[in-house]
Amino acid sequence: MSRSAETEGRRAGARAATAPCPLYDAAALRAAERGAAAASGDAFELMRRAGEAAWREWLDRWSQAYSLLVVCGPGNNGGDGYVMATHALRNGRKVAVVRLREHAPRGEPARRAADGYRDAGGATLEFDGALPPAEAIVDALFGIGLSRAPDAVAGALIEAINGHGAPVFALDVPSGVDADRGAVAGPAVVADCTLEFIARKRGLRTGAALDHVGEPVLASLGVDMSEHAAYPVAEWLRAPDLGRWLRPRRRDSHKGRNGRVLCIGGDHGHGGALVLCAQAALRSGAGLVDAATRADHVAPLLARLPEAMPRAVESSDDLRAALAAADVIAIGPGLGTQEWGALLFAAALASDKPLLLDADALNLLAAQPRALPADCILTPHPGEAARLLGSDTARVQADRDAAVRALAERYRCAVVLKGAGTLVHAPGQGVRVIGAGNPGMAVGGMGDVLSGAIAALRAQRLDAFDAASCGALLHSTAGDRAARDDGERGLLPSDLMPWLRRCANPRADER
Ligand SMILES: NC(=O)C1=CN([C@@H]2O[C@H](COP(=O)(O)OP(=O)(O)OC[C@H]3O[C@@H](n4cnc5c(N)ncnc54)[C@H](O)[C@@H]3O)[C@@H](O)[C@H]2O)[C@H](O)CC1
Ligand SMILES: [K+]
Repeated sequence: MSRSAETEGRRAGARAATAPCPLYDAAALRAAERGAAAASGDAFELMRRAGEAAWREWLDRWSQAYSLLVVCGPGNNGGDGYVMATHALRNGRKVAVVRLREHAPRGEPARRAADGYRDAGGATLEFDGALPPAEAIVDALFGIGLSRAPDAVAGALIEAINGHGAPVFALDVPSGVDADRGAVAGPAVVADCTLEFIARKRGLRTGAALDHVGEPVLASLGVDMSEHAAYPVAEWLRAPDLGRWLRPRRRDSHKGRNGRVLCIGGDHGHGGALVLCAQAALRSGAGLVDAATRADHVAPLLARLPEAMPRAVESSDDLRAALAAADVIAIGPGLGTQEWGALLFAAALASDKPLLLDADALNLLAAQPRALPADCILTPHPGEAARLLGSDTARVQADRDAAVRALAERYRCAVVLKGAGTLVHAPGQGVRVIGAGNPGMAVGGMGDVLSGAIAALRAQRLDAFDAASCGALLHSTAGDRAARDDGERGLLPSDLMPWLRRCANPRADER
């Protein structure tokens, strides 16, 4: 198989076709492995292909690395490592396999791979607490078979890998990361590149996993996952997927036709949140934006954002006209959970308009759970999600996929679970994973921008699940573009505004 066909991930990732990019869990990979083994009649064949793919990808990346350490575990992930080490040896590299004493290869394919490496003259060292010098390290300790947090001995080996200083190339999964959930329960390898075998894994694109994967690259090993179409458990969205929803404007567009968004929030001392929400809605294409807020925030808001239409509201009666005129309501930014906020929240829930609940609107909902009108959108961060589920943040983060599904089921609406690798889900739909965003976006006010962007897309006639998906992708893509030029540190929510507009017009952005 040609090199480019085998390591399609890197180039395809750059192009990021707008065809759906399915993500799978271990069950699908096991089924694919069984199928491929049955088809080839040799359980070792897939490991052989994996080892060869790893060696070719290695040459693509680190061909200048003469000496390499291959850390092999007891299972088939380790087997992949032995096959790759054999290729390196045969290509004149200085290679050493390192393993734990208790990690002798288990199972016929891994033993065959280890024997092949030994027969090629390969040396195997038992880990004694320190790793020898090398120009690069291959992590073949654990793959999708990880079933619990690495124990102390394996943990010491993982810490030695992370502390070695050489670049790390992880086979299939960075060891210690849960490939289905993205959770990291103990020591885990921090890789520069992770070569995923057969299919992209759901868990490697969300949560703590994103701190460990480095650059993900796919090696399909020639296995056709379409035969396992029942299995995709999620879809990975990247910047070019914006084109799926953001078509060039219709010529006869009239501001009224691009939707009218009502942003509600900005209690005393929190007026800025509403400005960010309203500005993001305008920059994401809403035709008209009303901003219902405290009277003393009207003048500053007008000064900052003359395109918005601020309305002083002190009671739910003051809100009536704006609720009637709105196509979509975004409530929560700076709303507070005092009487004022609670009154406006109740009035918004009583309207028959599509709702987006964010920030304090979510906290008010968590404090008094109730049924929500049809096709709402919730945009919790992990802490708000935990409150809404009666759980805690650590448990939400330990299985983000389960959390977003539980929230959508409980409130019967679309949910955006924010955080590294934002997840979007709605009842009866799959899970969409946002393949954009960066740590610089973990600052106050970014959520206000997200809620404005999603509300604007909802007002432009996307349904709740698509508006939530496209809005989250637009927001994270804008954050990446804003960070690309000037860095992540010091990134402000208002830095996203010009990028929301550029990214919301993909053709303009591609120029
Ligand atoms: N699935 C595929 O299509 C392919 C998989 N390949 C490679 O095989 C691994 C999966 O191999 P498996 O033997 O199932 O498990 P691992 O090698 O990932 O794990 C090793 C082994 O270790 C034990 N174990 C689990 N957790 C721990 C722990 N915390 N501490 C100690 N030991 C642990 C458990 O018994 C595991 O079985 C996959 O990732 C690919 O790299 C094929 O070669 C390519 C196709
Ligand atoms: K690994």
